[in-house]
Amino acid sequence: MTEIFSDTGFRQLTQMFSAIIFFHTSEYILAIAYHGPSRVTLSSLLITKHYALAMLISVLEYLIEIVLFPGLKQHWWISNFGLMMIVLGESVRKTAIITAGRSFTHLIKIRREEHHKLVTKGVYRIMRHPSYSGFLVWSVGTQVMLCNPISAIAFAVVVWRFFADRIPYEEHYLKQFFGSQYLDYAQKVPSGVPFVN
Ligand SMILES: C[S@@+](CC[C@H](N)C(=O)[O-])C[C@H]1O[C@@H](n2cnc3c(N)ncnc32)[C@H](O)[C@@H]1O
Repeated sequence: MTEIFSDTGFRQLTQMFSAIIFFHTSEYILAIAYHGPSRVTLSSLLITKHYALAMLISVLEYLIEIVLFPGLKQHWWISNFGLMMIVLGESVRKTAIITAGRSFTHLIKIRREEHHKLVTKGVYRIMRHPSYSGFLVWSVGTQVMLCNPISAIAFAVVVWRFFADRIPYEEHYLKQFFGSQYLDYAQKVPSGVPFVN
């Protein structure tokens, strides 16, 4: 049990909670900045029941493993690589939100609003779904940083599947809104999520 309160446990759990708090508060603040407080609800914190459960299970995995297999958490090059994934994923996602501005909404729009413009500049020139790609890297990074083998694989599979379903749905409406402009864009620029066209 003392391993939980060791330098390793303290550092990795502090990094985990800091990453989570920074991610969710910055999502909320940016949503308010671009859409105004009256149009933003607590759902912009992006904390769903399933997500909270997944994070809780990952912390349980960490606590069990640090007690039973403390050596597993001492692979610092893996843990530091995970920390780099967190920073990279967060940076890509927030760059996407700032680049898209008011066109970026947490809920997928099924009706076009007047201010909604197709964004193809900046990070959207490199990939069509930078915020999803960033979240995938960020979420798997949290588990790599904790040296959590089970949750790292589970997060990669579940988050990838979530975006593999969401992207065709979102693009169905983007094609309706922007027609050939979106089709041309989609032909030239990859999705940014591995194995999703
Ligand atoms: C949660 S945001 C995700 C945006 C994008 N998929 C990404 O990963 O950066 C979803 C909203 O962004 C809008 N959207 C997605 N790509 C866009 C683009 N290239 N230009 C303008 N709006 C876009 C969609 O219509 C949807 O309402």
